[in-house]
Amino acid sequence: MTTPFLSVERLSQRYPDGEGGQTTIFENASFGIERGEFVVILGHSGCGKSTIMNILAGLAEASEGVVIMDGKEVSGPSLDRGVVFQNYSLLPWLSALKNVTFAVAARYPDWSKDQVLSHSKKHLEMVGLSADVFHRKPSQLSGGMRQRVSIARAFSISPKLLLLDEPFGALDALTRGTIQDELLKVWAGTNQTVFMITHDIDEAILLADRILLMTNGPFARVAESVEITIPRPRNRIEIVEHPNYYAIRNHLVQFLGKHSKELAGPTDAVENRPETVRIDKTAPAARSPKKLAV
Ligand SMILES: Nc1ncnc2c1ncn2[C@@H]1O[C@H](COP(=O)(O)OP(=O)(O)OP(=O)(O)O)[C@@H](O)[C@H]1O
Repeated sequence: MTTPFLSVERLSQRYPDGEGGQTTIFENASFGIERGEFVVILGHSGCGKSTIMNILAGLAEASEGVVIMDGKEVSGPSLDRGVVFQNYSLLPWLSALKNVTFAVAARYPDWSKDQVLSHSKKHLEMVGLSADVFHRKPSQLSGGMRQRVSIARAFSISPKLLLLDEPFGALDALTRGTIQDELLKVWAGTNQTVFMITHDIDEAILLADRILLMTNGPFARVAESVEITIPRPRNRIEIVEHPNYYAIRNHLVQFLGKHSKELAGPTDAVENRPETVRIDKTAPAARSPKKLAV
C-alpha cells in the first residue's frame, strides 16, 4: 500500500479526568487522506472531531501517535495548513480585503503589492463578494459575507491542507446552501485537499469524496470510511435524485442513530483503521452496502 498524502498514525488523545486518572477521548486512530480529496468527518458531540482537527492543524499535540503530511511530521502551525472556523476568525480591525492581503503577503513574501492585491481580489470575487464590500470591516458585514471572506482567505494561500471546522454552522439555511455551492465551485478549480467537520449529513454528502464516521466517546474510533459514489459536479437540487443519495444517507443516519453507540468502547486492536463502505445502486448486482477491509 502506498503512503497517502496525509497519514494519521495510531493517534490517541487522553486528558486528566479531574480525579487523578485519565479519560481517553480516542485511541490508536489511523486513517489516510489522498491529495486533492475532500474528506468530511461526522460523529456525535464530544467524540473528538475538533481534537483531531486541532492536531492536524498543529494547534494541539496528541498524547500518542503522529500525523505525517507530504512526507513530514506535523508539529506546530504552518501556512501549509489553512483553518476556517465557525466563528470566522477574521481580524476585526482590518477590512475584508486587508484580511486577505495580509495572509497572501505572508504566504508569498516575494510578490509585489499589485500581485498580492489582484490575487486577493480574485479570491474574494470567487466566493461571490463584490468590490463595494471589500473595504468594509468584519463588523460591517453579514455573517454569510464574513464566512465568505474566511473561505476566500483560506483558498488564497493555497494551503497543502485546508481544515474546515463547521464553517457554515452559524449561518441560516439559505445562505448556507449558497456558500456550499460556492465552496464546491472554488474547490473544483483547485487541487485542494480538504478535511471538514460538520453535523449536517446532507452537507457532508454534497461536498465529500469520503465521509469518516466516528463512534461515540470515550474511546471513540473512526469506524467507517463511506465513499460518496455520486459523480461531480454536484448541486444541492439535483443530488437528491441520484439513486445512491438516499441509500448513502440512510446508511449514515443508521450509523449515527444506532451503530455509533453499539460500537462504542475500547477495542484490543493495536491500530483502529476504518472499514471502507461503498454503496452503489447503479452497479450491477449491488443491493446492500459492501464492506472492504483496508
Ligand atoms: N483541553 C481539554 N481538557 C480536557 N478535556 C478536553 C479538552 N479538550 C477537549 N476535551 C474533551 O474531549 C472530548 C472531545 O472534544 P472535541 O471538542 O474534540 O469533540 P467534538 O467531537 O469536536 O465535539 P463537538 O461536535 O461538540 O464540537 C470532549 O469530551 C471534551 O470535553
